[in-house]
Amino acid sequence: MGPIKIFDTTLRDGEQSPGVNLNQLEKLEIAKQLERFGVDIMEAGFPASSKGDFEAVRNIARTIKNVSVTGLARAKKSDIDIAWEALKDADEPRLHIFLATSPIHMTHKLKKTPEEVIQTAVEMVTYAKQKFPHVEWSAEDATRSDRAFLATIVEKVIEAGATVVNLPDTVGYTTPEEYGALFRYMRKHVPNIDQVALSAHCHDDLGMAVANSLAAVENGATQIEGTINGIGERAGNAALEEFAVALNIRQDKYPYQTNLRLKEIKRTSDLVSKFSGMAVPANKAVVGRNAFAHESGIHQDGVLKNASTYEIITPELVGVQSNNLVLGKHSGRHAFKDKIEQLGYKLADDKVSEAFQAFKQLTDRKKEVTDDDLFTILIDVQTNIDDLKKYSLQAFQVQYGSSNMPTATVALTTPDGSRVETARTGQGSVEALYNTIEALVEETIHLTDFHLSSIGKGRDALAEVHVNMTVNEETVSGRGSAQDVLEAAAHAFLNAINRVFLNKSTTVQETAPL
Ligand SMILES: CC(=O)SCCNC(=O)CCNC(=O)[C@H](O)C(C)(C)COP(=O)(O)OP(=O)(O)OC[C@H]1O[C@@H](n2cnc3c(N)ncnc32)[C@H](O)[C@@H]1OP(=O)(O)O
Ligand SMILES: CC(C)C(=O)C(=O)O
Repeated sequence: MGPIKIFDTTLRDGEQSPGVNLNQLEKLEIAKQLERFGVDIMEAGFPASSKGDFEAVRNIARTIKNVSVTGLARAKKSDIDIAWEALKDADEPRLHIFLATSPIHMTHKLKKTPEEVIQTAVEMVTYAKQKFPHVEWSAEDATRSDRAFLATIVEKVIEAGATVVNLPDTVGYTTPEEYGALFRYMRKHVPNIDQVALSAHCHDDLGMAVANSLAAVENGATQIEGTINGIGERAGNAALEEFAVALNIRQDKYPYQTNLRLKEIKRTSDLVSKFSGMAVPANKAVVGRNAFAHESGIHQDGVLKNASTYEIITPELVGVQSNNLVLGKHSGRHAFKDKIEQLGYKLADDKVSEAFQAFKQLTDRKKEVTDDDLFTILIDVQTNIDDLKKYSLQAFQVQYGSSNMPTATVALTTPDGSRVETARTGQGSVEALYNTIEALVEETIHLTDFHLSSIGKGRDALAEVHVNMTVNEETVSGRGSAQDVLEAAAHAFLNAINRVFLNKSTTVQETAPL
């Protein structure tokens, strides 16, 4: 048997996490990193769901050449047609069609009889197969479906041309023992099952997504679906980094291979966390900040005597560098370029210059520039929307004292290039700043979430702010980093406002049937 195929759905199911809203440049950066990580298939979005998703899938399908790119579609001709427009330029266009098979979903959601569901599934797979060489068919809510019915519909969609069959645990309901038994059942009762790849897709509602995925491979699954950091609808999906490291560390129990490069795990996780605004909990397996930290005396004593006493995974295995101190104030352009190549980035010359400038500015203010800082600079440069910016920050000042009202003064450049300036108060410094920016822009803004974190450690660590808000009733998120917390907050707020204009300026081309 060949390696287990890894199907990443960070950009589709992962983006279904409440509050996550990735723009096209961010999606493309994540896609490039998933390619470096070595996933076999990436689900880049659901093209029929929005213009933004359509554009993102098309862009990724045209750019990513070493990973098979797919998009999701309902069992509807119009969804399939739109997906084809988005994916037709991929090297080997691949479609993912889903249709629910559980009594609950068929009765209450689809309002179809089981016979109608079989007929629709067969018709849509047949239709899709006229365009796409690879068609994955998912039996949504498979784990709450009748097994005999599931075996019948699976046999028929394979006859209709499906090349992959997925049995999702859509609501995270199943247990490892039950899920393993489902895969054994399918292998035994579907006569043509060996003609397709058999896939598992697990959700983490009961905290068993990775355990269930492992049970699936032990019982005949040849493809595993999941996301980076386990992000996704509700409690999320199986975390691919946890699945991959479990296979690696417990080869004795799971003698399966994947094409993943484990050393890329940390960077992939950092990138997804940064863009999605979903911080990785410190105690999360494999990528959490504490995953390799030893706090208690007995553990520290053991690790000093022999690391294997308390460490089953080495930080190096997943790309966590123990000493990530890098360039400083006196470093020049060559060393800088060399370092960013070591970090795996290939930037055009103008972007290298932009990143070098940002790096030099930082060295004036910060003693030690770490890999984390550089990483932040590089992805800011790669995804900056300056050319399309509607508003940009010229200057700001905030006056704060424990006994007076915080007051902010802000100067912005507006889209027509003019400079506007005003002052407002607020209950706190950030509110004063945001009230002032809001008074200067013409948009209607409602802030729904604000999250502050530090990049790296120490008093001079960079601050990073994520915001979620609605701008003119459109839901957007924004990100900003700076050494000062208020400056990072101002950048994040403006970044979110400006994304509305980015979304507007990247409309679907005439060819797209939307
Ligand atoms: C398990 C999963 O993760 S599935 C993927 C979930 N992802 C998303 O929903 C992405 C975001 N979704 C959207 O943007 C929207 O829901 C859209 C654009 C896809 C559809 O929007 P709308 O046309 O307004 O429909 P709405 O979402 O309200 O309802 C879904 C409709 O699709 C139907 N439907 C649901 N699943 C399927 C399916 N697999 N095949 C065919 N029809 C389906 C529902 O029965 C309902 O139909 P009805 O209008 O006849 O009752
Ligand atoms: C579309 C399918 C695979 C899905 O996301 C689920 O069932 O959870």
